[in-house]
Amino acid sequence: MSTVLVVNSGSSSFKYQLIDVEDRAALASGLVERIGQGTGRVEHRDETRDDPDAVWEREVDIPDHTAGFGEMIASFEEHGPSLDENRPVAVGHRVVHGGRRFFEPTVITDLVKINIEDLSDLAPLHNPAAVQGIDAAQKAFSDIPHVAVFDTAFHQTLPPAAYMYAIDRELAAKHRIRRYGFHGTSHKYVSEHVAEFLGRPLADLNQIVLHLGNGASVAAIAGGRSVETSMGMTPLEGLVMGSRSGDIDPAVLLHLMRRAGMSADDLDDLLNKRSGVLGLSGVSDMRDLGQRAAAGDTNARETLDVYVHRLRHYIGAYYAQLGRVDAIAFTAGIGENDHRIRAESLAGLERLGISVDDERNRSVSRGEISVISTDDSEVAVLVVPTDEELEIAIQTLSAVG
Ligand SMILES: Nc1ncnc2c1ncn2[C@@H]1O[C@H](COP(=O)(O)OP(=O)(O)O)[C@@H](O)[C@H]1O
Ligand SMILES: CC(=O)OP(=O)(O)O
Ligand SMILES: [Mg+2]
Repeated sequence: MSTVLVVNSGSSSFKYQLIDVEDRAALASGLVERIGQGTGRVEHRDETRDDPDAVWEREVDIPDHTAGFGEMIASFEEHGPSLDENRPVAVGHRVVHGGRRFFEPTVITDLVKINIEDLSDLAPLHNPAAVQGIDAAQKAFSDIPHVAVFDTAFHQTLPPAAYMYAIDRELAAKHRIRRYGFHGTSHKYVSEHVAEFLGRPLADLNQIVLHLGNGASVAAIAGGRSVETSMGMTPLEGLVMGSRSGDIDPAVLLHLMRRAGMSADDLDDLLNKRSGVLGLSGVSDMRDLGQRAAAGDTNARETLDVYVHRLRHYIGAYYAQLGRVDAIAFTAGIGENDHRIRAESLAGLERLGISVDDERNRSVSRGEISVISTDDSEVAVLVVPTDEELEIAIQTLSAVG
């Protein structure tokens, strides 16, 4: 059996899945959160039992990531499945920023770790956490290889016209300023599944993939290669997100520095943590936003309008960049579950060959690929559940041979 443990680390939490890659099945999944923040919380699920109640939660002090891995292993021992019987052959780590150095899943050596750490100023929210997670996981699983799978890797194919910012060339080169793009693992997984589902060669398809989760990004994918994407040097650019602003006139930052006395750290906090849906409406979760809008809250309705407006802006732009679009795919928490956002973002685009079937759009089944376009829509519109963890597990195995 080829079992891989997949770890997605955040600064105060990590998610994990134990995956049987041959069977494409998760054996266990869980979450360790509020690390180093007083009382921590562990949630562990035995996916081998066909029982939605086979989930255990407990609160316990978790001072650091190493302690978190101890809690994870204790959960496996207490609740199963057995890590002895399902020994992982490797640990796969999601690493958000691979810069220009990492284009492939990479076995983690001390040098690789130093390089990931060195990219922290390009992904301050994500890369330091990944290094903490790798350190702790290497202590807990010292006898198997650890592999980094990068969010940026899939976007290595962006052409210069798409990745260059129009600023001073030398300054940009010196400070590694360019578009890198993120959520690549998801964009790759979803675009490949679209081709498989439609029974058409990936090489023949032009696609727009909309990854709409807490973080959100769009990618234009031609023949399986990413040619344009909405996140930039960092995961802040592009769409309106749960708490991130996405696109904004850069002069707004200068204005706030000069007029509101805000520092770089203040602006970082504002744009990453207090903007987007949260900044406009007071809530960051799309379910809460939808409920408020339905109850007549005008700020909530306006927030939805801004969200959809930005999405349509990118769909139109990427349509023009691709010239011809064969498929549009919605994925991640909002893309997979929110039929109103899907309907509003593609409404009135029949002249572009895009026509969504209202009934199909409303009756998408959870966890399955569905076509939501009408039979005569030239562009196939699909909802595709993403599985970044499975994709990371597959790539991890490929790196360890
Ligand atoms: N049934 C639903 N309807 C609308 N939005 C949903 C639904 N379920 C989840 N979401 C939204 O999905 C988002 C989280 O997506 P997810 O892909 O899990 O994000 P992340 O992986 O970045 O944490 C949240 O905004 C949440 O409100
Ligand atoms: C890169 C990124 O934004 O990731 P997430 O959506 O998990 O925050
Ligand atoms: Mg996600």
